Amino acid sequence: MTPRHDDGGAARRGRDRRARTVPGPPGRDRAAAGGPEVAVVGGGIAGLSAATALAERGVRVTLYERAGVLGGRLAGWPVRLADGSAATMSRGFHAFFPQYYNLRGLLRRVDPGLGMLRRLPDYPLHHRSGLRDSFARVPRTPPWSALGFVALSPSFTWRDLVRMRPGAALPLLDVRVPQVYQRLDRVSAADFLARIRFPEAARHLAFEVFSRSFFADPRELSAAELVLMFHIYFLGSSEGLLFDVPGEPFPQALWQPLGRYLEGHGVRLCTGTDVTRVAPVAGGGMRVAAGEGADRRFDAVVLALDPGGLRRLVAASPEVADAAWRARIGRLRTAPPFLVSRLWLARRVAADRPGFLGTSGFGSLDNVSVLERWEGEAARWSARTGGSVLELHAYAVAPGADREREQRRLVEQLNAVYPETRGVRIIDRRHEWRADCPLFPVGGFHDRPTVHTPDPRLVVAGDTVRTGFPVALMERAATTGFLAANALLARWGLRGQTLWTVPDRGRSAALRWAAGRAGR
Ligand SMILES: Cc1cc2nc3c(=O)[nH]c(=O)nc-3n(C[C@H](O)[C@H](O)[C@H](O)COP(=O)(O)OP(=O)(O)OC[C@H]3O[C@@H](n4cnc5c(N)ncnc54)[C@H](O)[C@@H]3O)c2cc1C
Repeated sequence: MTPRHDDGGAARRGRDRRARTVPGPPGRDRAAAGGPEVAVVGGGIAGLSAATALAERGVRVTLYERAGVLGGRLAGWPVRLADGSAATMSRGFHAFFPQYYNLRGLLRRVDPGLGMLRRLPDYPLHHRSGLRDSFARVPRTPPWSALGFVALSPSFTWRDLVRMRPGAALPLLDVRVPQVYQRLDRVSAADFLARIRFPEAARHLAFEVFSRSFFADPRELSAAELVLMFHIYFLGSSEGLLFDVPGEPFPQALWQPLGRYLEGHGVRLCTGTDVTRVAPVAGGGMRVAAGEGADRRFDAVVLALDPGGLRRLVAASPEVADAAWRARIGRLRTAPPFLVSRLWLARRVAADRPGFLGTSGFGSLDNVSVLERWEGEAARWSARTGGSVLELHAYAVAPGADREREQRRLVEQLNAVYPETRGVRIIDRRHEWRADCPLFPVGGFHDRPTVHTPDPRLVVAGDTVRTGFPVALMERAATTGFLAANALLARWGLRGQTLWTVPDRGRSAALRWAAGRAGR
């Protein structure tokens, strides 16, 4: 593929006029031939973002990915179903929010109009008690989003709003990074919601939309992360809560085109290659041991790994950075295992079932996707066979749980949510168990790595990494990937990537003032 023009990220990314732009470091457009050489370790969103920003400036990049394909937690791989059909398995459903400005900037490299994404018309949340919330009609701009939500929600009413403790709740209205961590990192998400008298019936909303997507028990999760989520998705941004999903499986929609784009920029993509050790070289640069090959020397290294991968590689690299930094990495935690089950059913679910449903109160089941509503491959299978492709997610499963039993239980919970699935023949089923998401425990903020390390040749990216930007999850991975590239580009006098974020403070001056007083 021919390399496309890069605007450096300056073009407006969304509808929010208060979204903030952060210019990248100034410098030359391109490195001279034979310029710096960088190893990017990890081929998820963070590694791909770093490799993109570096390669576009003429830096010579080798990207190492342990798995056979790119994408990290959004990787996909081909499978042959019991009925002989070819399909793509992955860990499936991911919400691509409109406020993921930097992730969308990455994807625009290969799809300027983002035609690969499609907006889901709603995102209902269904509680076993019968309560059902929807976001389709909630206005997008704060404070109307919050007020509109209260006006429409059966689980969060005006009376609940009045009962909340305004003093304790005010931090929600003026979220800044890193101040939010100073205020709330030592409180659990569950305690914070209790403290502000967040209505009991609406807890599932907060947990399903925000806290559970961190794969953590709310009693263990830092309240700062929960409050940051409220800000990013709801109270601090006017992009709204509705989100997009890719119209085809991840490899076809995202990673194969991006892989070709990177190769067009001279990036060496080494998939199926585990990096086993990284070490500084006395005369300058870093040595990387990867796969079976001999060690290679690079000018710098980007570690763009999941938390377990980062912990293992740093433990096997006793000379990198300094002892205090390595000890902090050693303390990083991984969230409990989660289960993604994909079922190919012989009969379709009811026509009014949404593409994505958040569930609560049914047990371990967190959400159900009906893939043929939004993914082309599943839609073609459904049209051909008359069946449905469903995906079930269960986050934060107890580490010692009996896996066969959990898989069975998940299907039973589906039967309770969508009774028409009872007794329907399952043509094929695939279960993915993983534990590679970061856990943000109460009080853990200071142990998290930043993009910079004590050694300027070594930078870190990924959704574990802390930054001064109000970003989370996939957007944190993309943003830290670009920031890691910017840190290296700045050293070499090369122009960096301009970044965008949702506003980095509360939107209303009066509420900011009140929040400031309450926080004293
Ligand atoms: C089921 C599920 C649902 C999710 N839903 C959402 C959602 O709706 N919205 C959202 O924003 N986020 C969601 N997330 C989170 C999102 O997937 C992550 O935030 C994001 O993918 C992290 O990207 P990353 O590049 O930081 O890490 P990863 O994608 O984990 O990439 C790290 C890579 O490093 C590789 N690696 C590790 N060790 C080595 C080594 N020694 N050598 C070479 N390579 C190595 C790994 O194989 C991996 O590919 C979800 C996650 C899961 C699992």
